[in-house]
Amino acid sequence: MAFVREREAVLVLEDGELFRGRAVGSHGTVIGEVCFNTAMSGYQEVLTDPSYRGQLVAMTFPQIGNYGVNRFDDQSARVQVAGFVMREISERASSWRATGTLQDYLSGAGVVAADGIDTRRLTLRLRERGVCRGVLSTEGIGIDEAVEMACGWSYGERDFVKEVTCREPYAWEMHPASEDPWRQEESEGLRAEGRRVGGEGRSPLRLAAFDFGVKYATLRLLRRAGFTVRVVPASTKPEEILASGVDAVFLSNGPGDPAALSSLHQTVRALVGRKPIFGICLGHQLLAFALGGRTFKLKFGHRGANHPVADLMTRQVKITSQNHGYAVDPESLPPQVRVREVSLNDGTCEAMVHEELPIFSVQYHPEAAPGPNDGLGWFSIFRKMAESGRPLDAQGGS
Ligand SMILES: NC(=O)CC[C@H](N)C(=O)O
Repeated sequence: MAFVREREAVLVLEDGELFRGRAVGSHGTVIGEVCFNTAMSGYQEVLTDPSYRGQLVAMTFPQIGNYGVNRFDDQSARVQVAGFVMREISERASSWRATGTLQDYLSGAGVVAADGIDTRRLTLRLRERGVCRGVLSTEGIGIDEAVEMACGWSYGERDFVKEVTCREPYAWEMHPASEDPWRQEESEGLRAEGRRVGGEGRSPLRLAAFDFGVKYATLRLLRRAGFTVRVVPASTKPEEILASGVDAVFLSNGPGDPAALSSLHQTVRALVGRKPIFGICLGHQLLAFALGGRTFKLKFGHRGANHPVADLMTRQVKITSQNHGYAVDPESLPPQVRVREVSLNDGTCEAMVHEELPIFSVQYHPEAAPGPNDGLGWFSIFRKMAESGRPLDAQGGS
């Protein structure tokens, strides 16, 4: 398909601030929480990460799309962002892995997207005044109309998990990414790690993985760590999980405000003390609520692939992939739950460990899709913890 970008696109923030650009995706008007991501690559993973549901994502890296798209990098079955904003989209896809251009991918998926936007001005605005709602349109919408639309919509109150969770439980077997030659090295490393922790060669442990908006890379890594993975819908009752006799429970990432998901707080609470649990991002936040804690909204969130995190126990620093707009309030946690890792950018909680139960969780994305692999060790730690049934510190942690 020829590259077309003659149409205009506008991004209007809830306070009326206007950004002009060019329409490079589908035609339409979309509404969402406007946020920025600082990753230099990994746009296909960002687009398909269900945690971005309801958000208009602006990439700060000035050129996006230069290695095209391929059949391996999707993280879910569809594009999830409400809209996509770039400084410049690359017309060419320069990679041996590419099967198409980003522009064709966006149009094909029906995503409203714009390039030519002053993403530096936008990011400065979001950093200074915080995330806000906005409207992205290619339909010549008036500013007043867009402001009215944005102000009539609320991100925090919607149950986005309901929109992204699977309808029925399913067994996670294989994914085309396993065949990706580019990932062979990673696969080898993980296989070796799997052997080291007993994840391969021994019979796998049975895992129920709650799908609040799970990513393929996470399921792949759980399987590689030595689990037989059964993915279950967010609405699955805890009694059902307990009756199924699984060895451990995984709580995935997902979209929206964790405080609004009270039925999920109950579900997780009913599993605490009954099964070893590992939570990621939204899963970590829901675990905090289940343990009696709470979260708060960050001014502009952490979204990118180079967020430094310090492990307070080992003093090790990890560079991590992040995507969250809320954080766990450490003051709200009971005394048996310890903050294990903190963000070196703003000091917020990045991981917590239960000292008496086999439970831990991380706020960032250890599956690293996209992003650095520093957090991968948590998957084998989970396998070890699930096998022993003991809390993390009894095993020396990471
Ligand atoms: N990646 C995630 O799971 C995000 C969790 C939650 N929706 C947040 O924004 O904080």
